[in-house]
Amino acid sequence: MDKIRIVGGHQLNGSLPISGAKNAALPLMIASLLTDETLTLENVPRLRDVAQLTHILSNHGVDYSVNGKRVGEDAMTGQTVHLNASTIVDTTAPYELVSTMRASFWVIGPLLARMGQARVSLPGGCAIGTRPVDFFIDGLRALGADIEIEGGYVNARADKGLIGNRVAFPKVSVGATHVVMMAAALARGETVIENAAREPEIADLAECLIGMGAKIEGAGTETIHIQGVDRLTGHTHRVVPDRIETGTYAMAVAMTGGDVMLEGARADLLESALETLRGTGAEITATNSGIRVKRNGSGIAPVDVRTEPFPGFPTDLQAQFMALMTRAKGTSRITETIFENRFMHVQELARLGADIHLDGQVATVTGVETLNGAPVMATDLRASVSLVIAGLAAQGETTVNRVYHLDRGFERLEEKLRRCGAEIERIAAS
Ligand SMILES: CC(=O)N[C@H]1[C@@H](OP(=O)(O)OP(=O)(O)OC[C@H]2O[C@@H](n3ccc(=O)[nH]c3=O)[C@H](O)[C@@H]2O)O[C@H](CO)[C@@H](O)[C@@H]1O
Ligand SMILES: C=C(OP(=O)(O)O)C(=O)O
Repeated sequence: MDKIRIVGGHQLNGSLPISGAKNAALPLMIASLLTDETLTLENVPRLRDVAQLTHILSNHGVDYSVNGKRVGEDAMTGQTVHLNASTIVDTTAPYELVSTMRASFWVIGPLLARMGQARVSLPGGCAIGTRPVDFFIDGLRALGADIEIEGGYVNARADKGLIGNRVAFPKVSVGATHVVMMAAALARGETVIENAAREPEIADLAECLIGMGAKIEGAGTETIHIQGVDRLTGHTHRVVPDRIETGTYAMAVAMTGGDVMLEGARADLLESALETLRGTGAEITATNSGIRVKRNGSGIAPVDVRTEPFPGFPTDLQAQFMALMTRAKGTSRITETIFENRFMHVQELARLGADIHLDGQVATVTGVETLNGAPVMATDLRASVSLVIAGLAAQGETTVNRVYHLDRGFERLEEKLRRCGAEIERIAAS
């Protein structure tokens, strides 16, 4: 497997482009299953998860092309994708395809709404907690689906179609909100989702669904009203910029020092993280073309952080922020409230010399003067990139193994960072 080699100690300066959001592109691509007309998505990032989802959608019969050209299985060479699900040939999403990526489970909503049946393997994804699917099942049952779980598969049927209802989630769930919203778009009557996720990717999906003819109000707030329609149509939609990629590079600049323009980034998508970064001493300026992040010679101030559903500090930036705090001038407390097992980076950051004490869901990070390069490995996407951030500031050489995870969610990471002066390269597996 490829590795990333970093020689730390270089400031980041210049500009780098922010890609379309992985976590918006995935549900948007899945929404193509709701219509027999073509859904065109612009600004889709070239990522392993996106490529994997094309396999899953192809298996259901979705015709997929990039920039107008039919592409081979592994080619993600363009940014505008056309998805056409005029004929759904299979309503089963098999284990082999679903087990590597959590979001692939979400096909259950559109398949059930349009075809009246779906058989979907229980999902995989980042190993950051147990990640059950009970909210999905309860939500779809509320819309009238018969669901049973057997042999690792969720078998769902709605022979007479789905019927709108009230769905109140016991806890905020991004995925369950996406799925119930997509299913309800083609249900009969009105659905009201209460305690809905407010993440920007929900509003982005809703905007696209509305463009396809759905009747949705309140996406982006905690109550979403959906009036079901008989059919949805084709549409062209541009994927929202990736707020997690934005926050990641902002933290990298805060870590190394320097001055970088994050082109195309939108500050309104990550206010809480940017405010936290300001607290550490970074200068953040939102402009029409992006977000400028700057830190000069001043040290990094410690800031306590608690992950929360949007608009709070995102769990997907927790690992990166912890990497930054390893060099703060003082002690910070980082509390993870979303996933019960999202601290796998702690042990790896310690290899670089970080001083972190874990107590349940709270990590206490005492900043050290220097980190020292070392071989490291992470078992999930954001943990992997936290090691890249630490490596950029560490003395000497850091090798990040299992780059597979980074490729799931960061488009051209080495290229973007190299453009800003980082000494970073990919070492291809021999
Ligand atoms: C592809 C994608 O967009 N992934 C994001 C999505 O994941 P994902 O949609 O999987 O995360 P959820 O918002 O559903 O998870 C939030 C919490 O709810 C729990 N839960 C969820 C569903 C359920 O049926 N039962 C249940 O108990 C989860 O275990 C977790 O503790 O939101 C997470 C939280 O912002 C992010 O970290 C992920 O990057
Ligand atoms: C946890 C993540 O992804 P997934 O939900 O696909 O595992 C992530 O994007 O950080």
